[in-house]
Amino acid sequence: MIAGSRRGLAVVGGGKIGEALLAGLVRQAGSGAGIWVVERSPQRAAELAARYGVGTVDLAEAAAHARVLLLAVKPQDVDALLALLAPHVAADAHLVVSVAAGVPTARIEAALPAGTPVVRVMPNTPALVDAGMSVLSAGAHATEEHLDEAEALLAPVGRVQRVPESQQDAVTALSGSGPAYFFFLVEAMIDAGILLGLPRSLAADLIVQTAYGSAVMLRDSGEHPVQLREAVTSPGGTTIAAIRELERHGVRAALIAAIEAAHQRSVELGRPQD
Ligand SMILES: NC(=O)C1=CN([C@@H]2O[C@H](COP(=O)(O)OP(=O)(O)OC[C@H]3O[C@@H](n4cnc5c(N)ncnc54)[C@H](OP(=O)(O)O)[C@@H]3O)[C@@H](O)[C@H]2O)C=CC1
Ligand SMILES: O=C(O)[C@@H]1CCC=N1
Repeated sequence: MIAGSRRGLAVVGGGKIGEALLAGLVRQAGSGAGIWVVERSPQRAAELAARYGVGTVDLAEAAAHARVLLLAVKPQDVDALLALLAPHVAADAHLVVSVAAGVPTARIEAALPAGTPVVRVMPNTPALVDAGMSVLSAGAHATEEHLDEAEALLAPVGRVQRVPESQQDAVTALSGSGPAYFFFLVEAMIDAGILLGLPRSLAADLIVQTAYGSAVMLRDSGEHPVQLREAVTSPGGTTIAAIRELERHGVRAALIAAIEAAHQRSVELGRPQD
């Protein structure tokens, strides 16, 4: 196959985020539209093929067919994957996109043929519902055109931002892991409803719709979160009683410490493995 005839995308690693991106991209482009998946487990590969109508291939076939190789394996598996992938990569024919938390583009470039363009991306799972946040950084050999190509790939499943790679560990701690923090808060708020004697389904409905409405206000109102919170907080009322407890229990400090810990872990995951 000649370099220029490659098209489409191969998702390497069909786990949680690989599937979220695959699902969104197939929904936008249609199945059979030049999207392939590479999975270590044949059973998982068959499951994804049946669910999304994509072809399952091995690494050599993926590199032979696809222009974009989207690596979605755990950071701990990246080096082993790159060793298997490198013989099949052509620097002038492929764009390698990695979503692995922490892993610097320099580490990926060092394992691939000289000059291979690499774009590091931190997506998040709301890509599943076309409400993702994907943040892109260029490696040493990735041009504006490569960033445009990666952006065009991810824009159908949510918003896209570009940052210098030095900010990617912080981005990972905020928007990469971020959905989990919101799910955790929602889980706790539903538990509070149970404590107050509401049926679980009612408590879940109240909290999920409240989370959704609040997110839309945060995005669309143009107001600062403090202004939005103040508008809910009536003098001598219920909300201020709750806010006092949140402050007393250090919830603000806990969130800051949690996100700092996620950042630290991203930095650790980026260090070369022994
Ligand atoms: N989950 C999330 O919300 C996000 C994750 N990420 C990043 O995405 C990456 C994947 O995370 P996540 O989806 O959660 O992890 P998962 O473990 O769910 O998915 C990784 C998948 O890759 C497979 N795999 C490993 N090595 C290979 C290989 N050589 N060839 C083909 N498939 C392989 C794994 O198989 P097996 O199960 O056999 O190991 C697994 O199915 C990580 O680097 C993470 O940092 C980034 C943003 C958000
Ligand atoms: O938990 C993780 O390591 C990955 C990276 C960002 C979200 N999930």
